[in-house]
Amino acid sequence: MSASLHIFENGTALAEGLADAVSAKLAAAIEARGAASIAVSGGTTPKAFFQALSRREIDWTKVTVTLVDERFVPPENERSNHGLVAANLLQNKAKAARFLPLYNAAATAEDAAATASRSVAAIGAPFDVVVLGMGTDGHTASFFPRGTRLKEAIDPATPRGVITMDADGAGETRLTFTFSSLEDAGLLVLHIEGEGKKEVLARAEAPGDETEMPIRAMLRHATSPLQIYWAP
Ligand SMILES: O=C1O[C@H](COP(=O)(O)O)[C@@H](O)[C@H](O)[C@H]1O
Repeated sequence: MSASLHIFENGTALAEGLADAVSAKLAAAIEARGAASIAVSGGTTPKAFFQALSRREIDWTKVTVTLVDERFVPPENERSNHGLVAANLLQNKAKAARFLPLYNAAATAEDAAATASRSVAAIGAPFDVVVLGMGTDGHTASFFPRGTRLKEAIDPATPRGVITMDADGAGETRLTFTFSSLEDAGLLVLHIEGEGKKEVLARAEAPGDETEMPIRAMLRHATSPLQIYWAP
């Protein structure tokens, strides 16, 4: 599928512009179906966007928020994506949204992924909005180069759901939605900032193996057009 590039002057304009696009899509879904869903990423990039989105005037009581991926750590852990979303997105107007975590205190990450797959199935598919990030190693979601279950995660034939992933550079064991869960979102966004990430994207757009830069799976095989939001 095709990709479109949306360029903003700076990080603040990027956060506000993306919040406008995302809130408009959520409002349209609420208008059409009485409900809306969004899966967001963690990391350092989305904080300002989360804060901007949290102030948008939509009927948040009808919105379900979940995560594209998560570390197998409780929300109190400083590296938890749940913790990041709770502190920055589930605030202000968006406090009224329903949040479905991927982490749960199961004995193993595999058990946690199975429980998360069951709970998020209630959201329905496809997601109205998915906001992906990208690491400087070309990972997106928790599709890490040399990840233990990378081939399964990015295979379009792997069913929707949450699986585990371990990889050098990932830190903790990860819980991640599979490619098939994310690629057909009503609004599919890649949110990146800085010249370094632009260079990584340019490398990913060149020929090469998807397992070396897993963002290539989204660039090449997503059925929804990928909307790339970027600022220097
Ligand atoms: O590990 C992760 O990193 C990516 C990108 O993070 P950033 O700090 O470079 O913005 C993120 O998309 C993913 O959700 C997260 O788990």
